[in-house]
Amino acid sequence: MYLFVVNEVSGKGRGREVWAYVQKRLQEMRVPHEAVCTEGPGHAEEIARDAREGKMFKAIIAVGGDGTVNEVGNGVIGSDLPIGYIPAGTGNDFALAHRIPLDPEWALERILRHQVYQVDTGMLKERHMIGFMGIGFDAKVAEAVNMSQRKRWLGRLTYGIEAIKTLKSFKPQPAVITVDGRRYEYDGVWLVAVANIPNYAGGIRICPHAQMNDGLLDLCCVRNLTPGQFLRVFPSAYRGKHIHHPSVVFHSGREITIETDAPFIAHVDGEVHGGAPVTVRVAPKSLSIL
Ligand SMILES: Nc1ncnc2c1ncn2[C@@H]1O[C@H](COP(=O)(O)OP(=O)(O)OP(=O)(O)O)[C@@H](O)[C@H]1O
Repeated sequence: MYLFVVNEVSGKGRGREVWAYVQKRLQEMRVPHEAVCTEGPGHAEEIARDAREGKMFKAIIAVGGDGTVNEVGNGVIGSDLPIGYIPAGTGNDFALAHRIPLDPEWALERILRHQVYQVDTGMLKERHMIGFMGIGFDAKVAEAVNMSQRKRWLGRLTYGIEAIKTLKSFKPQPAVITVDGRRYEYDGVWLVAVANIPNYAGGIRICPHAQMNDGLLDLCCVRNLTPGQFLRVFPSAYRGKHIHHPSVVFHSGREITIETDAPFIAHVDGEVHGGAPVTVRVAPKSLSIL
């Protein structure tokens, strides 16, 4: 029996359409399943945690965006109950990294093949990141994108539009980054991203060398750029070409702490959550994926 956790409001309503299609296909194929629609933030995690304890399901399937994957993942982390994913969000970075088809028909077919593999996650104080987190400019953009009404119509383009708007008001700050006990001090920091998968924010290849099961977290810090220079570097990150820029530095390790003087907000898998100072520790192969 599969449990589907459906965020109908993901992708500004796409979740509802995708679920209607998937439900019809499940009925046609006579696949035993139950479904629960989420009622607000935190609900998907609660449903997944209860399902994990009830031991009735062979997998839990998130229907929604990266935020829904994060919540379902957090509900089952540390158990061997696998999660599957039918993308219905805007960014769908988790789907991109895991090569999960955006077409619900193909995504469902992949789930029903039931091939399980384990991935690392990153443990923060209160929750795990499944794919990525970041502080600074990217968190500000994530906040703006999540509030934007354009998201439904413009999809991933919304990230570019909100990034340009955020550029005008954002003030880079000094940051101290500690990676496995090694301390790095950087001035004029725009953003620090920590990732387990190469892409975030709708396909930006921010940490192109990140691997989801190597026992390490990858970090990218962008600093010491004028807004004009930042604007030129930013598009190159869609192809991972920012790695050659002297203002972009990379680290990888098992435990990463980011401290800033100013109150930088953070996002975890694209949802705004807390802020600096923040510590992320790798939790090797702590999540099973279909
Ligand atoms: N019924 C609901 N009403 C309002 N918000 C909800 C509801 N159910 C879940 N949520 C919240 O919606 C947020 C966004 O979900 P999700 O990330 O899945 O979609 P998205 O933001 O459209 O997609 P993406 O992150 O890929 O752009 C999550 O933080 C989740 O907690």
